[in-house]
Amino acid sequence: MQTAPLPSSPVDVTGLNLPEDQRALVFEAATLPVIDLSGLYSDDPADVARVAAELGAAGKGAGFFYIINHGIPQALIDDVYAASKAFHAQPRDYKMNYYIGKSTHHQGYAPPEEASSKAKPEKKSYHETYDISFDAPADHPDYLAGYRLTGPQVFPDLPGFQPAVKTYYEAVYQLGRKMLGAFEVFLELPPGELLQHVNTPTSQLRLLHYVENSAPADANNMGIGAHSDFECFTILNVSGPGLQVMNAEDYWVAAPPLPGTFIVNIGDCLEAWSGGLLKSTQHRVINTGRERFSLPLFFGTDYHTVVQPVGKYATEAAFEKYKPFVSGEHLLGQTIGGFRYLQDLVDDGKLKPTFSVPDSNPFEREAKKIAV
Ligand SMILES: O=C(O)CCC(=O)C(=O)O
Ligand SMILES: [Fe+2]
Repeated sequence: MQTAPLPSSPVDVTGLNLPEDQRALVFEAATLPVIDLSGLYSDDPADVARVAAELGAAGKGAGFFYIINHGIPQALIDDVYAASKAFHAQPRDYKMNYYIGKSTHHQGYAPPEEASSKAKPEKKSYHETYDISFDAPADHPDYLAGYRLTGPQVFPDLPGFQPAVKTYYEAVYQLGRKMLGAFEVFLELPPGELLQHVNTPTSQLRLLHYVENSAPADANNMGIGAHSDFECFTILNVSGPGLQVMNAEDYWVAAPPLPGTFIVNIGDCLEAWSGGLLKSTQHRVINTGRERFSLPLFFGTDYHTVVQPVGKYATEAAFEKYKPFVSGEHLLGQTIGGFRYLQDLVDDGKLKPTFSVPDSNPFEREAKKIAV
């Protein structure tokens, strides 16, 4: 992996004349943290261990990283972008046939206004999305029990959409399994200690479309507001600039697209499992005003997994900071905060979570101000 010191002043390379709070530090392109994953496909445990050490070092250091030689053919990525573009190019009436609010298990189309919170209507997000999840059987107990995050995949009837998205999902999911196995090695856990919790996971894939607009790039107008992802880690493909991630020193850093790579963010579960050694990567997408597509796959666990510090990270101090939580409850609680239709269901008493829904995410971190 390559790393280099960051510049100490904010650099606005966007040409958008960004206000101070929307700016980020930039890496020289050649010094972005890039990890070669080919060792994960080797039979030699030493190769896997080498990759595991690099994943851990990047997770601790930069707080996010790019992966190359990840084993996902470019053709699969191109096909799923084509499917996403074909879907989002349809008229709104067509897309609303697949409105996520009609789904019993949180799959389908979410228009731009869906992401605005009832509590903070002034905060606008300029994206729409088609969200699907792991293809759980129709007789899965979590689906029958109405846990909302588990169930069969739902697809629009556009030609080629289903095979492209299904194939991509499966390929990236298998990559995620290999990566979680490598994190087990890094955290010095017995093989399977984390993977035992990934059988019918609540892992969503979003086909995100950031819409062209003439609103400013400021704190009230964002592509997507600052947040961490709620699962183990996220394997993200992006079509254009705009993403900023918080590094381990809590400064915003620009994460531009690099050909042939995915960007990986650490999620809340890995932070808790590692007792805070790996920090859940805060990130946001500024409003460039330009069209942008992206494909995050949030690699998560089964709904009922109890997440708490593990192995040598299960210290008293770590348990003090990370109380055990049920991963599906954490994800559903945060998802309710992020989707208008779920807030309405809760407010109308039609959705009664069995846990208290938090107002914010305990894994949130504030960015440090960058001196100008
Ligand atoms: O579009 C991106 O680059 C990031 C999307 C994201 O952070 C999310 O959907 O959670
Ligand atoms: Fe995210």
